[in-house]
Amino acid sequence: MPAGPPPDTGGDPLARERAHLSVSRAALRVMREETENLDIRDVTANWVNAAVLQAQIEERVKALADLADTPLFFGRLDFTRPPGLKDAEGAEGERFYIGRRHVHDADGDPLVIDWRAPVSTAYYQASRQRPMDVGRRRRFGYTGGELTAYEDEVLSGPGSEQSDPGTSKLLQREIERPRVGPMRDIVATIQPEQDGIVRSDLSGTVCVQGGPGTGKTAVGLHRVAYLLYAHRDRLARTGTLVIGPNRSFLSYIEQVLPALGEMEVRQATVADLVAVPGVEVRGEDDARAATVKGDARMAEVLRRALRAHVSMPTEGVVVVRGSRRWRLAVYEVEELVRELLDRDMRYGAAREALPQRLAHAVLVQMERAGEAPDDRVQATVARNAAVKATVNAVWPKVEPAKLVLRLLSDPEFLAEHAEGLLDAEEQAAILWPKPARSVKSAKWSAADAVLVDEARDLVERTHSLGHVVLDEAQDLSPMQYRAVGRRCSTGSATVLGDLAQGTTPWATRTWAEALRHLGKEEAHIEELTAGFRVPREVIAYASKLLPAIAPDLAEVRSVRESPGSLLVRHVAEDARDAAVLAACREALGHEGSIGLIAADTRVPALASALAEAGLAHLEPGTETTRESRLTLVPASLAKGLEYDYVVLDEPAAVVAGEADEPTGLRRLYVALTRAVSGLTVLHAEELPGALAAA
Ligand SMILES: Nc1ncnc2c1ncn2[C@@H]1O[C@H](COP(=O)(O)OP(=O)(O)OP(=O)(O)O)[C@@H](O)[C@H]1O
Repeated sequence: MPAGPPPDTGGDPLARERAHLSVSRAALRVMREETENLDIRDVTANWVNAAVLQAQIEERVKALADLADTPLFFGRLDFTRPPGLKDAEGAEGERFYIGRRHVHDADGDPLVIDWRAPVSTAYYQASRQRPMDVGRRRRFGYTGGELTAYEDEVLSGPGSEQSDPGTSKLLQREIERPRVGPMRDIVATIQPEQDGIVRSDLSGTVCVQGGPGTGKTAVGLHRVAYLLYAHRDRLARTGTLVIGPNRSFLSYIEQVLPALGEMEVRQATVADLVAVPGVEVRGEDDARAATVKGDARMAEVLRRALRAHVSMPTEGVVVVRGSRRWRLAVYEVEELVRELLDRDMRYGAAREALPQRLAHAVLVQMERAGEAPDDRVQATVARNAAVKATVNAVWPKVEPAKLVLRLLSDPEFLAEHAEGLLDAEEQAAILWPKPARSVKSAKWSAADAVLVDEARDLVERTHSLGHVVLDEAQDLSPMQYRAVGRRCSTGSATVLGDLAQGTTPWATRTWAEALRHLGKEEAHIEELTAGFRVPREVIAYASKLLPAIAPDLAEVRSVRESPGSLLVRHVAEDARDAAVLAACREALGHEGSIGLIAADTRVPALASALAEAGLAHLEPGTETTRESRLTLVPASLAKGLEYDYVVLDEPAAVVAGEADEPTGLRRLYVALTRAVSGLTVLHAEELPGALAAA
């Protein structure tokens, strides 16, 4: 059975597409009802299985919901010949509707194909140069859940020469659709260069360099959804994780995966990952201390400090059993300790192995003496008090947080283990001004918590997940990359970032170096060059900063012309706040979200000014609604976010808010690239860097 309606031989194509939509919706309803009515008593009498099954069924019922405002399908492929059966999800037809999920009719024939199915690849990848057996590609446009438009591209056969793809109007409309609420998915319009990354294989790590608004975040999230589809069982076992820079960003992206039917993906910041009870982050480092603490050399300092706890025995072991005494000489114990030290084992695992090794050596003596001890005897000897005492003396238990506490509190201990790694100035920079008395009372900083995580991993191997997506990666320190890397040591990663947007003193300089710290040197690096968010005029303005902040990077190629989208105005200092309010009011005259971005230090004053003017505002991380559309964004939290209209307050203050000028200019570059439809820059001071040149 062909999957869709008969070929277009006349009549109103839109009406026929709508008919297919109704049929598909009805079929989805039936699928849902069938799932709801599944009587699991027929399947299992075991209550544990029943509970698990019931939960799975409920998940499936949820997944089969027909959401009124999410189109069931968004595209159609007409193949010139049936694609290989293997790829066709069992369909023999030549026409496929592509949507968010698979829908089939009563006979099991597909009405809508999941966007992640192999046959859907052509929807995203086929071009006139490489038609992939596609004659026509149709994209659908919806207005409020109604199918209202379509756009055709003839990729092969008659008419293909005249068909000029250009920038799809539907794509343009989709990008410019006013933003309310959290980030939305892009399944309907994933572009070929993005799709290549989304569908790349689970086994390899991909690193994506892309300028502002090139879709890195979107691509990372769609890749997770794709991998979960293609490797569902494996990833259900091993787990997936999305890492973002802060809570506001995570709340902004949190709806994308559930909207794609994926409810089980954990989202966290690096700070969340390394958090442990008892090590409460209450302190802050200055830039110098944080930089040294984040340096990869710290891993070696920790390793040395930990191994220094192992000492060679000064006496042998005497095990008394009944009337007999068994002795291990000092040199025998030493040999066993050295053997464990030479092996690539975690400290804790080696500590657990040592009593067994000692017991085994005792057993060998027993056998030599004609006894026939079994495994139980070995276990008993391993628990013997003398053996335990030896283990505690030569391989003592180490608490990771205490180890770090000592390094940061005790100059001599630090000097001993940092020798040849950190110079005196670096050591002085990381020592706490006031030594801490206990783990509980110490004022741990974010960088300290990462050190504790490293120490923990040296003691006990960190659990690795199947796949990790790391967004805004350019801001991570080498030690943070290591923390992320051990969480995917046996899995793979998608690393997303933009070297021009690095705003930490330790920001990544090259991806090769970052990947080395992550432990994924073999990763391939991809580049996204087309910009979807920022209109051409605005990106050209922001890109004036590139020679100063990232000379090797090219300007993003915006897919959208939007004349009049940029307004830069000089105002007198005493008129600045009033001008900001006026710009916000004007922006509120448009549909969609508005971000007022300002230096962190300017935020309190602007918050009061907004309140006095009766303009309600939100904080980043709070969802915009049709009623509440204005967010006051401290520049330090703007990364990764976007608004239909942005008002940028005093660029010079944004730059001055950072430790040095290059970092300040990068922060400004981030702030300048958040707008989808319009950017208004208001300044009383001189514009920073290359923006000053007219
Ligand atoms: N193929 C696409 N179709 C429609 N919209 C897209 C597409 N790719 C990206 N976008 C939209 O462009 C905007 C920017 O995407 P995204 O936030 O993923 O970019 P980014 O590269 O992570 O940006 P930044 O570097 O600023 O964090 C989002 O609104 C996203 O939905």
